[in-house]
Amino acid sequence: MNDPKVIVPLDFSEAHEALAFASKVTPQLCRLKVGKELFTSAGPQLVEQLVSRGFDIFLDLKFHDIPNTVAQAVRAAAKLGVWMVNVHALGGRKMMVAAREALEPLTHRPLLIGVTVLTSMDGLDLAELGLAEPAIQVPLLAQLTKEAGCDGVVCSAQEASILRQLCGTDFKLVTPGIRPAGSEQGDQSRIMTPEAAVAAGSDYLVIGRPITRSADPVATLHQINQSIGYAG
Ligand SMILES: O=C(O)c1cc(=O)[nH]c(=O)n1[C@@H]1O[C@H](COP(=O)(O)O)[C@@H](O)[C@H]1O
Repeated sequence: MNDPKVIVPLDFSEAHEALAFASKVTPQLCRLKVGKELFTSAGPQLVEQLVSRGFDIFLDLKFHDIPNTVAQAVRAAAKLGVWMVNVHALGGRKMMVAAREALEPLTHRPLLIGVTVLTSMDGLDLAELGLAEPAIQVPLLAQLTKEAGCDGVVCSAQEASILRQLCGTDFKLVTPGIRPAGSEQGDQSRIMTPEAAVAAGSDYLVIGRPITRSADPVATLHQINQSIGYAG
């Protein structure tokens, strides 16, 4: 079955760069993510174009606002035909419930995912905000996300095994901060290799710069797929 685990973020500033990348890969090889940079510059039209090429699109706009605003935003995202959409779990239970309820009546319902703690953050960053260390804060937010009826969370792969135990097998674990051995860490804090992330229970691996900035992105994607036992 074609069920790629790798989600490649199209972290480009221009639509033509995103479309050029999409032309080199297939929906069997990877899923694609449109985030804040590309969406702000290229807009919903580009998302629809990528959907029409058959890709599963993760619209990563990390909505975080009052319940009514977020509910309307996720509904607008669903109309674009995306496969996955996310909100910040720190928006709270009422916000996440409103988002879930807004999607419920739709025939095409994207997966609704709560971002727990950004993978760029460590315990010190969280302490400055008055929050607990990742090992405590992430499970707390994951549990809240599950209680609100969302489909899963964004977390780091370092928390995947505990969340798998806590939230069950159907709860989707989407893990950025993936770094194949030897690749640059960049601004990520809580990192793991693709193989270790899958072993820890990640459902989807968001892997950006190690692929998009490699000399041969498609070859790198193939290597990563192979390393996690996915033939594509
Ligand atoms: O929601 C996300 O996708 C996300 C959440 C998070 O906690 N950390 C995180 O890095 N991301 C996204 O995942 C991607 C990671 O990219 P690389 O660091 O280049 O692999 C970026 O597009 C981030 O916006």
